Amino acid sequence: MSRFIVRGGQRLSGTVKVHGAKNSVLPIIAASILASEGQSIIRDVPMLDDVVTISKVLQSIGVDISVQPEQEQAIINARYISNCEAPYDLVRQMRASFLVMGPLLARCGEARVALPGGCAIGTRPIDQHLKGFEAMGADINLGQGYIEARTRGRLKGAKIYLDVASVGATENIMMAAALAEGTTVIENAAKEPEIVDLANYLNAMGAKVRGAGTGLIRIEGVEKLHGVEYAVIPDRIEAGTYMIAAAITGGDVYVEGAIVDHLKPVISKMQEMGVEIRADENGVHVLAPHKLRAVDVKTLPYPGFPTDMQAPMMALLLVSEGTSIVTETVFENRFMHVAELKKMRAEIKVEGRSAIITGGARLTGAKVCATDLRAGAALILAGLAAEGETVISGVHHIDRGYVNIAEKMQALGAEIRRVTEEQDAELDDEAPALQFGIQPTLA
Ligand SMILES: CC(=O)N[C@H]1[C@@H](OP(=O)(O)OP(=O)(O)OC[C@H]2O[C@@H](n3ccc(=O)[nH]c3=O)[C@H](O)[C@@H]2O)O[C@H](CO)[C@@H](O)[C@@H]1O
Ligand SMILES: C=C(OP(=O)(O)O)C(=O)O
Repeated sequence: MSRFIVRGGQRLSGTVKVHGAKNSVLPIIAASILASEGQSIIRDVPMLDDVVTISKVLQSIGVDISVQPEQEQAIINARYISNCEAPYDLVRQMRASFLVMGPLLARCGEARVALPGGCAIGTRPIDQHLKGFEAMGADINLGQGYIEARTRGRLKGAKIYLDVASVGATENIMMAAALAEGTTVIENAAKEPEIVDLANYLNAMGAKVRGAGTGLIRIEGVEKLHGVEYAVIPDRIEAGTYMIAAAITGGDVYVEGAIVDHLKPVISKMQEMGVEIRADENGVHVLAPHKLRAVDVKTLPYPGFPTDMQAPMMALLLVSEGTSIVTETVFENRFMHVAELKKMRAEIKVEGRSAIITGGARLTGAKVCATDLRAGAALILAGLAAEGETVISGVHHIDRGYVNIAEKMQALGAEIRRVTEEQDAELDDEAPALQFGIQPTLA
């Protein structure tokens, strides 16, 4: 297994370009299953491990998909589907694989998808997805760890009120409803930018989706959808992570491609902390102040502060002046990074769903483990501000959501290296300063 080694203390400066959004490209690739005619060309595809996983899911059902890393695109032809099962081995690697359920059910009248199960950040049930499919006339069964759904004829449009404004349930139902008979109305729908991106893609394929981005989405089912060419939106969480990297190192960084509208809650909190943020039509310029002020943060569904930015934000609050309270309301167990940050001398106390952070920490490097994707990002960020060397394991989590994070940070002046297990063993015997003489290796 690879590790990241970060040597803190460098001020980041320069320009970093944001890749396409992971949370858009995954449902968009799943939605391409709905096209019984033509091929889809998806552009600005981030070359992430999750993209490889969803591609394997599509291949396993007989869809012709070719991912082209150089062109950052995926070409998908879903005219023929050979089976309707998404196997456990793939679904367990990535919960978003469950997003093929809606498209498969709508396209084939049946689907068998492994139950995704819980993960480090929470139990993450799928009851709202299933409630939607049932309301549209599907029979649902759980057998041998698989959800089996079947419908006689086409799915039927229905009125569905979501108990929680779930991103995944909104997407899955929206995709199923696109080919249903009649109109589906989703109430208390999630409003995230990635929902709007998926709706735009579906509409370009010939669907009739209205109201995406509001709490009420209306989908008039159509008989057929076709492939199209489509570019996914930039990743607002990746953008936010680089904005924090600039702020935590006292830096001066232009984050190219960041969409200000998608980042309002993050920008607003960073401004409250004293960070100067200048936006233009191509991105945001982040200028760190001499001192950062503590602020309280509460995660909420969009347009509230994103849960995916909670751990990175916590890293920034560690170096601010004063006490901050971070409250996580979206996932019930998303403080796994706290124990790891404490190894770096962070002062954090967790009380229920809140973490109380004593700012002004003099962070020191340590051996830490990324327990999930954004926990990993937070450890890299803390490592950039820490004295000495931080060695981060559990890198596969980080690779799920960040393209070339070490290389992108290096280009801004950070001292960060990815090393393989073998290199790591050799390096144990060497002086730490020598470690940054090694060429970066992508394991
Ligand atoms: C691939 C992707 O897009 N992932 C994002 C998506 O995850 P995901 O779509 O899984 O997140 P949801 O919006 O569904 O989950 C939000 C909350 O609703 C609960 N819930 C969800 C579904 C359900 O049927 N029943 C239920 O109770 C979850 O346990 C969680 O507490 O949105 C999350 C919330 O913004 C982000 O953190 C993830 O990065
Ligand atoms: C929780 C996340 O993703 P996923 O839903 O794919 O686990 C995330 O992107 O932070």
